[in-house]
Amino acid sequence: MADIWQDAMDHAVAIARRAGDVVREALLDDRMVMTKTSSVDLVTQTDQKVEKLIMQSVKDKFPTHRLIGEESVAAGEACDLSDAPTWIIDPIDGTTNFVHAFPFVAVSIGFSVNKQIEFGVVYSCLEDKMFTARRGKGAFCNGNVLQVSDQEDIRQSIIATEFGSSREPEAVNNIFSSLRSILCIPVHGVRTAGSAAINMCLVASGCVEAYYEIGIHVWDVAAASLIVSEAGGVLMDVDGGSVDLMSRRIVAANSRAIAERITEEIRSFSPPRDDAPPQH
Ligand SMILES: Nc1ncnc2c1ncn2[C@@H]1O[C@H](CO)[C@@H](O)[C@H]1OP(=O)(O)O
Ligand SMILES: [Mg+2]
Ligand SMILES: [Mg+2]
Repeated sequence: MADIWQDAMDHAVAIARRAGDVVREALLDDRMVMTKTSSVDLVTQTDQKVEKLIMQSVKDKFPTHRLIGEESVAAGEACDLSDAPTWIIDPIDGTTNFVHAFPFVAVSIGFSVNKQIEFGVVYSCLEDKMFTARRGKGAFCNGNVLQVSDQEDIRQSIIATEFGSSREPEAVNNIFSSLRSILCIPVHGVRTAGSAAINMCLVASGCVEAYYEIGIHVWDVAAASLIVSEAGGVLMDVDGGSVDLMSRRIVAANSRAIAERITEEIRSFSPPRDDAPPQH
């Protein structure tokens, strides 16, 4: 039977590649940096330009589809995930890396119907790695099948996470408290790639056993969540329940055993949800 979303997925791959060209070209220019929620939450004109490029191309080809994009939400658009076909876009995941030319920068495009991710595309543009997944059909990197690591002993694992974009001492203490507990399990190592989407693709590729973070947004993880699960991995809330992509909390792991072991060590908290009404 023909796949009704194949056209949309082909479009996502093509537009992610075009977006990647724009990102690579912009790396050669001066990168003017602006800030959003804090002095370390960065945005550039390239984030905005790439989001416009992706959104316009989706509107032209699929005019009935809905869109959620990081920079549009930052500009005041609502972040509501309905049952309608919805494209969930992070034009540059890893803007801090982009600003510093640290080579993990991704374009992330997820597509959801009935609140279920149907396909995910993460293009790591400086590595030229195109990660794709279609629900029920596996995950791939540049056409090669992805499979999570089979390591079930957390003591033999590498765990990825990020430090987030708050530098408030209490928030940083929370993050370091969880990180310390996990490091001292002990694990082989802890890594931060600087991009939530790429951290999750590293889980899908079997290079790290798990990634966890509190504070991510739906556009950081929508596409990569399917790439992880189609590579045989599991997704979980940081308290051990089912994952909720609007909750800003995630554990993505190669196995239930490692995901659950991580949830035992995380000092959890709940940032305002992505679909919370705006605060005035
Ligand atoms: N200073 C910072 N350090 C790390 N991640 C940051 C950050 N500011 C924003 N983020 C965002 O938070 C996500 C999870 O850490 C990252 O993928 C990144 O997405 P962004 O580049 O699209 O903003
Ligand atoms: Mg992001
Ligand atoms: Mg971004």
